[in-house]
Amino acid sequence: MPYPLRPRRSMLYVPGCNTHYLERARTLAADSVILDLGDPILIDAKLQSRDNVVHAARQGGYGKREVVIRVNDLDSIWGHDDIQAVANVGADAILFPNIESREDVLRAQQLLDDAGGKDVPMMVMIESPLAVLNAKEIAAASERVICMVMATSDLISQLHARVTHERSAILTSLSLVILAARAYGKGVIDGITSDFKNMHSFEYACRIGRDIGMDGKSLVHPAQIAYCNDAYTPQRSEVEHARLIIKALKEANEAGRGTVVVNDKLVEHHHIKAAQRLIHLAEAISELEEEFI
Ligand SMILES: CC(C)(COP(=O)(O)OP(=O)(O)OC[C@H]1O[C@@H](n2cnc3c(N)ncnc32)[C@H](O)[C@@H]1OP(=O)(O)O)[C@@H](O)C(=O)NCCC(=O)NCCSC(=O)C[C@H](O)C(=O)O
Ligand SMILES: [Mg+2]
Repeated sequence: MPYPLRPRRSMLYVPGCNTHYLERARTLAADSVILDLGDPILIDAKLQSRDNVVHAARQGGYGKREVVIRVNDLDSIWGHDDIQAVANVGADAILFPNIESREDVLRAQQLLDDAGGKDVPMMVMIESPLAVLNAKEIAAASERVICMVMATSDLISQLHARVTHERSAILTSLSLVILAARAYGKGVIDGITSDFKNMHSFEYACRIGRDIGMDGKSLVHPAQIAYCNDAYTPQRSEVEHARLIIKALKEANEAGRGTVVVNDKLVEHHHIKAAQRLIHLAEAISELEEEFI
């Protein structure tokens, strides 16, 4: 199933228990909003949150932002009823937590189908060492899975690792999931930075994620959005360079040459695909940002 290239520079978690946040998210410059029924919601607030999220999604008003609903764990007492409730409320995707295997993907998909959500795309959360090791089979399990979302806080806890500025403890895990996502044509989103008031650390985390191949980052607070969007937006000079190398290689090919040198760098055919993707992404971002003005 071919999905269009969609900007997911910033994916903001919006706890479903807070109706002010659900409303506020309609005005924020996040590419995606994750209306959340999952872990951060207290047990006593689970049912009210479900009602709030169903109401907010049906009501709409999120414009071109991607609306994703995170349901509870399928083995929890809320998981199945969450899926029943949200399968047909107009969300762009349902995010399933704690997916660790191909079987988990197929089970989530079956539940979504049974709830009448046969056409609804799925996203999966990669939260554990087992999930990272099984990233390939998770990515390959279904065309319905459009995006893999890292839950790095859980992962770091389970690795008995530490949160550091350099993120060294999780770089291997991030890269393994990126490899799986790219091999099977999925989006892939970096985990949160809990230290949400430390913008220096946050910006650095964004740039590491971007440089190793992430499409964007999940966020917990609106103040993180602008930094994240900036890190993941192709710079004007990069777009100009992309256009330049496409033109230069086309002309070289017409002159019977397979490669060309632009700004002292060798340009080959594979650079063109990457350049075309970058241009499409920049265009899609411009279109989305009209919404944010
Ligand atoms: C962290 C927060 C509790 C802070 O909230 P608050 O004290 O309200 O912040 P501010 O007063 O600075 O907020 C400024 C305005 O922005 C609105 N706001 C704040 N957060 C959100 C949000 N997430 N979505 C929408 N709007 C938001 C405030 O209402 C203020 O608006 P206004 O009054 O009109 O000016 C809070 O940010 C928060 O709860 N964040 C989400 C935390 C969360 O959901 N965490 C769990 C998801 S992450 C996860 O699951 C990790 C994963 O499992 C892993 O393992 O990695
Ligand atoms: Mg978690």
